[in-house]
Amino acid sequence: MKSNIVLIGMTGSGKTTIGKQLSERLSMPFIDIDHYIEQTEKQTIPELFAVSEAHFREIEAAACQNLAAQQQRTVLSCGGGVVLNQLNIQAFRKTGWIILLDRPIEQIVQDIQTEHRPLLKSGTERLYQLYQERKDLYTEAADIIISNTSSLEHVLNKIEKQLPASIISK
Ligand SMILES: Nc1ncnc2c1ncn2[C@@H]1O[C@H](COP(=O)(O)OP(=O)(O)OP(=O)(O)O)[C@@H](O)[C@H]1O
Ligand SMILES: O=C(O)C1=C[C@@H](O)[C@@H](O)[C@H](O)C1
Ligand SMILES: [Mg+2]
Repeated sequence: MKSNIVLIGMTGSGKTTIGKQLSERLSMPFIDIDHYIEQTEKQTIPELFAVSEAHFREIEAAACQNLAAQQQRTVLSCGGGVVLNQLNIQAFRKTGWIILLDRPIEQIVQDIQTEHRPLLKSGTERLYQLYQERKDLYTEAADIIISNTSSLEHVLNKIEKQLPASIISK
């Protein structure tokens, strides 16, 4: 039975913020996969990227596939590039519901601090480029698409309404 909730979306789309609050509402543990990788590798994401992006992606894939197999009734917030590897998505789909947080790039740009996001070091133009490259991958991977354009409270209510009763009623 699928029991995890997996949040995907562009960097800055709200996965960590919304994931934490959703996990509290549903009394489920929360794991931010970027944070999990930093803890288990004892290195920051920028340090892992400094080796190479491929090095980071390999570690990310192992973390995603292990967590998908091991966790139950857990809210998992993914890194923005999780959809680049279909094995990650296949693993998540087996044990959870994949929710895409869809947030306009203009709103993302207003909020994110680029220094903590290695792919955005060169500026926000890269964000538009990444969106073009990934938008189809995000929508194809998602079981549920949620537009994150209103208050956090409103977005959380919308997510709860779309989740299957088996997750909500526990
Ligand atoms: N609905 C919203 N209303 C107000 N602020 C929001 C909303 N959604 C997200 N934010 C803000 O946008 C910023 C980015 O959100 P967050 O860090 O959760 O994104 P993320 O998807 O986890 O990004 P990354 O993939 O880089 O980790 C945060 O400052 C967060 O508070
Ligand atoms: O969009 C991306 O490819 C990334 C997003 C972050 O969450 C991190 O996982 C990392 O910085 C890569
Ligand atoms: Mg995050």
